Amino acid sequence: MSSLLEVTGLCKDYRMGAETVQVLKGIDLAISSGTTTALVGASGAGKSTLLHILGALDRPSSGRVTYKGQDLFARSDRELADFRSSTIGFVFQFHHLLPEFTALENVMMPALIARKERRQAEQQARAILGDVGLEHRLLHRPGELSGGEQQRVAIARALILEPELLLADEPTGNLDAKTSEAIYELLVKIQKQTGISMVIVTHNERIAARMERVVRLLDGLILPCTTEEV
Ligand SMILES: Nc1ncnc2c1ncn2[C@@H]1O[C@H](COP(=O)(O)OP(=O)(O)OP(=O)(O)O)[C@@H](O)[C@H]1O
Repeated sequence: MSSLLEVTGLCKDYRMGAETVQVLKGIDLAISSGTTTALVGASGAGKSTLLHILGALDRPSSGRVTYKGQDLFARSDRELADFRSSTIGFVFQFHHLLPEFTALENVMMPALIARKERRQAEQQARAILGDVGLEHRLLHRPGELSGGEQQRVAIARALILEPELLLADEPTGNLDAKTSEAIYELLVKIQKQTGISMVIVTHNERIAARMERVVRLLDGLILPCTTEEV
């Protein structure tokens, strides 16, 4: 299996006045194409920080990240923004849907921003909303949807540009256990159908165990009990 992402000696520090907080302390990690990875660890371990760097939302303080063999952070901010929108789908705990737009419009939005033709964007959005089981909720606004439905819309929105990599940060953090299970089942189904690569931050060990690989972070480092690549 070829490596999609390779992380070597990754460190991230934050300056807090006179103090420097070391959040990531030398991460080495390879993520293969078409695999699912759970990123677990205690609160404050650095999971979100690592996920944000994998998704080129933030730059490392030192170390290297390559995507398909190319140095990610040798690119300008503009190039990174293009890379993100063409390659990566993001799902966050709080879905950040636009409240005044319908489910359909929210899902179409990234395609319209990417200057896709409106009719084609709508067709694709309808199809993806169908895939996530929301064909009967197309015209509902986020406030008229349940938490689980809102997160399905957010997943559909993350997928509309057909990203190669889906990064999710506690995507079911504010949902009940049953709804969370259903969302993860959906993510696993999407992965099998599309072959997309997924990295998901979760606190839920049961859910983590459903991923092909579990990477454990402790205090800015990867624990050796992390499961190896298959
Ligand atoms: N912008 C920032 N400035 C300063 N410190 C930060 C910043 N972002 C994160 N940190 C610190 O880095 C550490 C790791 O944060 P991060 O959000 O990556 O942890 P996490 O493992 O995702 O935690 P949680 O499970 O609680 O979301 C925390 O101690 C946090 O306070």
